[in-house]
Amino acid sequence: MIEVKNVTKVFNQGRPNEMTALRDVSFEVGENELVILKGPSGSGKSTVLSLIAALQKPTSGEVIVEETRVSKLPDDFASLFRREKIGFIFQKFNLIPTLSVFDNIVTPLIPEKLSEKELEAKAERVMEEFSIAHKRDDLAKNLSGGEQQRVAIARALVNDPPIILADEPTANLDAKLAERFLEYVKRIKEEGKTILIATHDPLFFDLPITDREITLHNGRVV
Ligand SMILES: Nc1ncnc2c1ncn2[C@@H]1O[C@H](COP(=O)(O)OP(=O)(O)OP(=O)(O)O)[C@@H](O)[C@H]1O
Repeated sequence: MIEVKNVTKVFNQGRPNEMTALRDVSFEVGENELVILKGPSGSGKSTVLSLIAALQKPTSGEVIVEETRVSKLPDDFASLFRREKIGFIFQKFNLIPTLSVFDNIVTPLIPEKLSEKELEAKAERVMEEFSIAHKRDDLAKNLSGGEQQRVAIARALVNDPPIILADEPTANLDAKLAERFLEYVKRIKEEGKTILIATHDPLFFDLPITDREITLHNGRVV
């Protein structure tokens, strides 16, 4: 369960370039729900995701994820929380271009000090599931957009986190690959994940599998 309670986020507070990105935003995402966060560019969608992932702190208000008050977490605990609970699919994938597909995917597992065999098994599972196993030794920089996206999804899921946050996941994809991503979302939901997708891609609007759509405009829920 994700609870966003009366969250306001002000960037550069007290400076001439002060910017209120979110104003008194409240909503909930229940366990195993798929929620679509809509709104035009600049409306605050990425900021919401980063607050839920404890990558930033709200200026006021609270964010509670599975009973953890993430808006108050010290940084050390925030990275631990992310590792255990959150799979984040970044808008620009954030792969390490000079590492192979396999090495990118196992990055989140490094702190867990798993044996080589355990590492292999976990990576193999997600590489197979997202049809990228045949590229395991290719460098990320040599992959197509759709392949990079599959690696980003595999990396977000390799830890088997209960919550998936996706930021404009289809922004760089053609229509066919976007459809395929939607198939992945359906599968992940069937696996029991809680999913929040920030997007302005109409492909995600009014889907039968969606539990709720939330629209942001100028940092407010409308
Ligand atoms: N670190 C930051 N410093 C200053 N302003 C920021 C920062 N991050 C975001 N903003 C501003 O906050 C507002 C909301 O940004 P955000 O990235 O959350 O919007 P978005 O809805 O995700 O947009 P897009 O769809 O284009 O990704 C924007 O005006 C942006 O310029």
